[in-house]
Amino acid sequence: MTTHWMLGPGAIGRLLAHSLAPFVEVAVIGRRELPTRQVLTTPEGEARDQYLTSLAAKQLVANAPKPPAFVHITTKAMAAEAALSSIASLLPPSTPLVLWQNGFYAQPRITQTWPGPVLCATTTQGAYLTGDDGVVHAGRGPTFIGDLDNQHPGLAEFLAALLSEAGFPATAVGDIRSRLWQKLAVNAVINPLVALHGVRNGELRGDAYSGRVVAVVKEVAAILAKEGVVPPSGSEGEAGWLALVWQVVENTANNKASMLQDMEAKRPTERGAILGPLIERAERHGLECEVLKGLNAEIEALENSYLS
Ligand SMILES: NC(=O)C1=CN([C@@H]2O[C@H](COP(=O)(O)OP(=O)(O)OC[C@H]3O[C@@H](n4cnc5c(N)ncnc54)[C@H](OP(=O)(O)O)[C@@H]3O)[C@@H](O)[C@H]2O)C=CC1
Ligand SMILES: CC(C)(CO)C(=O)C(=O)O
Repeated sequence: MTTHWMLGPGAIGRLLAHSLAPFVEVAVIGRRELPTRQVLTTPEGEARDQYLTSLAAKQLVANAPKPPAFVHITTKAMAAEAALSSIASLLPPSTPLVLWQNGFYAQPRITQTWPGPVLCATTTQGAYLTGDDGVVHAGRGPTFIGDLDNQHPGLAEFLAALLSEAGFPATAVGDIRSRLWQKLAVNAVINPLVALHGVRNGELRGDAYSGRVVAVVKEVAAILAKEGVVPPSGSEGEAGWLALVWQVVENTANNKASMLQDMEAKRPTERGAILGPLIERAERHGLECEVLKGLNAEIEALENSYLS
């Protein structure tokens, strides 16, 4: 039986582990061990118990287990490289990695440095934790998988088929780079604004915030045009990005976005993986991005106030 390790036993890692456990051997690996009896609450509210192997990375390294077939890195973006380093000595260099992070920070860095295949996944599944032994699957949505250089289409197909069989619908794609940037664009507009103002996504439609949405979209659209990334469908350019953002705001009107949840829980946010790559690309192309820089600085200041 193939073995899948989920490195980062958070919401997405545990949701994946619950889904795959009936089909393959799974282990969730974290900085500490979790209870083996884990509960998944489905979107319909049904609670399902499952025993999952949970290991601390240190314990794993000491035991030198049989190498896995896949390692899914399911930490937040800024923690992915440190997590990988903590178990890298156990992995044959050809081990396929699957990166589940939002943003575009961990993906290019790990793709450049890891000798084996690196797949990236972007998912609209929604999940959150209820403690050390519980995860709520809040909403279903599609997942897309591919690698940044389109070198491993067969591996992406294989994994997408396995996930789909496990009730986690996934499709292998040849344009994961664009899809990651498209999701990043939406996250860059919605997440900072709702996090800074402490509001649910739908409130961005009101007069108090809609002008700020338009101002962020303007900068994001200019940067992505230089990067050759277009909106997924419909109209092009700034109008296309704005239409996409309003559509997501509408579809997720009642959501408390992940960056707001991180701030409320006094955790580091993913601003470095979402705003960071946009600001870096803007500077590379000689574009102004004062609005994005301002949002980044405001979030950084707030983070510093609760993290230091
Ligand atoms: N949740 C969701 O609905 C969605 C999430 N995503 C993306 O998926 C990624 C993961 O998000 P999510 O699951 O919500 O995040 P969580 O915060 O729930 O989980 C992250 C996990 O990583 C663990 N971790 C941190 N550092 C290490 C390390 N060095 N070694 C091992 N484990 C570590 C944390 O454990 P510890 O307790 O030790 O901190 C935690 O269990 C993010 O990039 C997010 O943007 C994408 C779509 C939807
Ligand atoms: C699309 C959005 C903003 C939905 O809440 C999201 O992905 C997040 O919360 O990070």
